[in-house]
Formats: sequence, C-alpha cells, structure tokens
Amino acid sequence: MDAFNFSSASHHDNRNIFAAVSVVIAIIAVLHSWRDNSVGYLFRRVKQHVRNRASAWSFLLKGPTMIQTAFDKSNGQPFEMFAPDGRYIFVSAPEHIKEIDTAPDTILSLQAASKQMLQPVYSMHGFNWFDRRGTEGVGFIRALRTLLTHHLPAILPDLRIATSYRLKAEVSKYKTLEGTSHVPIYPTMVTLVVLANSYSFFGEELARNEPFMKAALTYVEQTFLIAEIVRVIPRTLAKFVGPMLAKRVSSQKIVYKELMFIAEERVRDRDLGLKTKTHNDCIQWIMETSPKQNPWNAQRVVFELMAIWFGSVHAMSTTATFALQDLCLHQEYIEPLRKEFEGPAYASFEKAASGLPLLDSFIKESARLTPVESLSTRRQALKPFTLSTGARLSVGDWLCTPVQALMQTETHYPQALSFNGFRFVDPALFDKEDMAPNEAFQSAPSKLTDVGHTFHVWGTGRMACPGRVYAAAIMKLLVAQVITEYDIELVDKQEQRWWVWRSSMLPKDKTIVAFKPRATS
Ligand code: HEM
Repeated sequence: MDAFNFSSASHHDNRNIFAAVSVVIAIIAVLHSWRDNSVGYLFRRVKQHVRNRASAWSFLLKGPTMIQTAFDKSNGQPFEMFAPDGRYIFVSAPEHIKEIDTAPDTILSLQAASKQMLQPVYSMHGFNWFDRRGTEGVGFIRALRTLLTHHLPAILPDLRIATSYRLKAEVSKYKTLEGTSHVPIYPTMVTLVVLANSYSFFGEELARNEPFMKAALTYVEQTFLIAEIVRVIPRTLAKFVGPMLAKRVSSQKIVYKELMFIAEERVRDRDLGLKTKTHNDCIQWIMETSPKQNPWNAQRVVFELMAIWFGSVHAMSTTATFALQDLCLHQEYIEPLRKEFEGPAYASFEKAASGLPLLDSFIKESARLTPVESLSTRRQALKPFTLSTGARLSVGDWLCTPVQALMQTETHYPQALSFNGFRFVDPALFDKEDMAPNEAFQSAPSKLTDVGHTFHVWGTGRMACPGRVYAAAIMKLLVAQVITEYDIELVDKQEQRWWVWRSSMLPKDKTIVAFKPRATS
C-alpha cells in the first residue's frame, strides 16, 4: 500500500511536474508566438501606419518628386502612394492603363475623384453631383467637344481683338520709367483666360460685366482654397468648417447669381417652346444637350458651368504661363514662332481653329516638362477593384497614372529632360535654317491635342478632356499675341517659378516677366 501509496504519490508528483512543465512550455510558446506574431505583427502594423501617414503628409509638399521616385523603382508595375485623404494606386503600363478605361463607371469613377478634389458642396454653391457618371446624362461632353469646338472659328477673330486690348491694358499697369513693364505673368494670364472663356462660354454681354468678371476670377482661387482646407481636416470637422467657409466667400454666390439670371430666362423660353433669339454659347448648348426625357433645370445647367469653369481656367492659365516662361528661357524659338504666325499660317489657324504646328509643338514640349499635374486619369473606386496584377483598391482609393514621370522617361522621349521646343513637329515641315536648336525628334510627329499612352496631359481613353481643342486654340492665341506685341524676358531666371501642392505644380504669382513693346508693333 505504502509502496502503492508511495508509487501513487510519486505518480501524482510526476503528473504535477508534467503539468507544470507543460504549462511553462505552453506559456513560453504563447509568449514566443505572441512576440513573433501578434506583438511583432502589431508593431509592424503600427510602424507601417506611422510611415504611411508621414509619407501622406509629405505628399502635400513633395508629391511630384515622390511619384517620380516611386515610378523609377516600380519597373512598370503598379505602385502605391498615400495622401492625407486617400490612397492612390498608380499604373503606367499600357495594358494597365487600358484597365482603367474599360472598368465600368459604376466601379471606377472620374466624377467621384473630381468631387473629392473640388469639394463642390462647399466650393460651388452646394453642387452635389452624382458619383456615377451619366446618372443625369453626359450631354455636356458633346456641348464642349463638338459644339464649342465647331464654334471656335466664329469667335477667334473677336477673341483676338478683345484679348489683345486687355493684354495691353494689363501690361500698361506695370510700366517702369524705361518703358518696359514688369508683369506678374501668372495673374495676367489668368485674367486673359478668364476673359477668353467668359466670351466663349457665356457671350459678350457677360464678358463685359465687371462684377461678374471679378468674381469669376477669384472663384477659381477660392474654390481651390476651400477644397484644400476641407480635404486636410478630419471629415467630422469638415461638415462644420465647409459651410462656414462657403458662407464667407462671395465669388461663388455672384457667379451663381449672374449665371442663374440668364439660365432661368433661357430655360423658361425652352419650356414654353419659344425661340426668341439664337444663342451660341455654352449656357445654351449645355441646356440643349441635357437628356430629352428629363431636361436640366436652370440650377443644374449653372452648376455644370461652374464646375467646367474651374477646371478650364485653372489648367489653361497654368499651361499658358509655363509656355511663356519657357519662351523667356529659350529665346531662340521666338523668331521662328513669330515667322509662323505672322505668315499665312495664322489666317488658316483662325479659320480652322487648329494648325500653327511650331507653336503647337512648343506648348506641348512645355506641358511635357512642366505639366500642371503629375497625376492623371484619376478614378475613384466606388466598389472594390482588383487589377490584373493583383493590386487591390478598396472603396475610396484612386487609380491613376503618373503623367509627369511617363512624359519624362527616355523610353518614350529621347533626351527626355532637355527642352526641345520642336520635338513634335513633322520633320517634313522643318526649315533647318530657322530651327537650328533641334536635334532630338520623336519617332513620329504628333499634336498638342493628341491623346495616347505616353501623353496623359488630357487624361486617357473615352474620358479624355472634351475641351482640349478649345484649350489648345486659346492658349496658342494668347501666347502668339504676347510675342507678336512684346519682347519678353524673365526678370530673375534663377528664381524658382512654381510651388508644389499635392501632385500639382502651380506657377508663383510673383514671377515677373519684363514686357518690352516690339519695335515693329
Ligand atoms: C490646358 C487645359 C486643360 C487640361 C490640361 C485639361 C485636362 C483634363 C484632364 C486630365 C481631364 C480628365 C480626363 C481623364 O481623367 O481621362 C479632363 C476632363 C475634362 N475637361 Fe479638361 N483640361 C483642360 C481644359 C479644359 C477646358 C478648356 C474645358 C472646357 C471647355 C475642359 C473640360 C473638361 C471636362 C468637362 C472634363 C470631364 C470629362 C468627362 O467627365 O468625361 N477642360 N481635362
């Protein structure tokens, strides 16, 4: 019994020892796995999160450089980038870019991305457009791509006179004692683009309305500012701050009120079947191209115009400013360009609203090296989306292209980082005597308005910018006018000419160009 007892006690002790050892081993195993997995995992996640947030905030000030660095490392594969208010997946291979274009509008949306960018509820008088493209029709595309483009030859001669007059008035504001004017080039280009666009979109009457013109000018700046403030603050706070900001700025109210005044009258006439006067402007075209079964009311027409107004003025004035600055930096192009539009080519440009191949190429080269945007073809995921590579987008993420990096790679552009103003010109047109500065050409000539896998300034595929023919024509008109009437020079060639915000490069207001009236003009 003792033995048994002993044995029993010893067995019991052994069991206890086994149990204790098992518990210790289990604890060690749990701790070990916890350290290696859970804690380590948690630690890695926190570290990654902190790194992503730091990178997201740096993106605000260094977006183009960060995109370029990631593109250089990507080897043509999709790569990820963060901003404080979102996650972007960039694609650069043609087959991946095609996946953006072929994805249904219910999954990848340009409208939703634009809405996040512009915050129209606060910046555009409460315009809350649908995320899904086409919910209320896409007639405005035809209004711009077809009707506005076809209307260009009819308005270009008048626009030439109106903008030339305004250019002289603006330049004379900054006259120095020596007769040269020190002109802040970006604000001046914005003023000229605002005038040209008011004239083309709304007609002469509104273009002469000073309070409207002033508001239309500040509206662009204020839209940008409101949208950016709302985007960087937490969403819960934005709901309060957004309306407060909207109340404080007057430009969107004035633009809305003036446009509503005209649109309401036109819509009334349309609904009554009255054709009192033929109107040839964007207000009319947007109204007439709205869905037949559910025609847009005056407010919907005005909202659309306000959205188009921001995009068009901002991108055109920025692109034209950089082109003029590039002319200051590459003076050897000025004579051949003057020769082009002081010859018969200008008359055919006004007739067809296209042409001037040398100037076309020069502006394209400038836009290639200093594009307004480093991120293009933006689409926001309305539903989860997976690329063929396996890269995944959650709802709210953006899919986009690294436009600047793509335009500055040797693969697509020989001598990619050197400025060659006539690189896109057809060599058949090339008069070697006049155009000595050029050596590197693309394998095929192309136009500023062309859209393709290597030039995404206008976006890509079926949603490429419908206003691009108009934009190219107006930018040519303005650049041509400046160098026809003045010799121009950057006052400080070394000074940084732009500042960066997110993925945009924006010309500095204080960059000064000296305008000296030409001896011949
Ligand atoms: C230099 C000037 C301009 C640039 C660089 C530019 C660029 C762009 C880009 C990148 C897109 C997005 C396309 C995509 O994601 O695939 C776009 C769309 C658009 N642009 Fe422009 N644009 C310019 C001027 C204009 C002008 C003058 C107008 C109006 C007359 C205009 C009207 C539009 C509209 C309505 C859309 C949206 C198209 C849609 O929803 O399908 N743009 N533009």
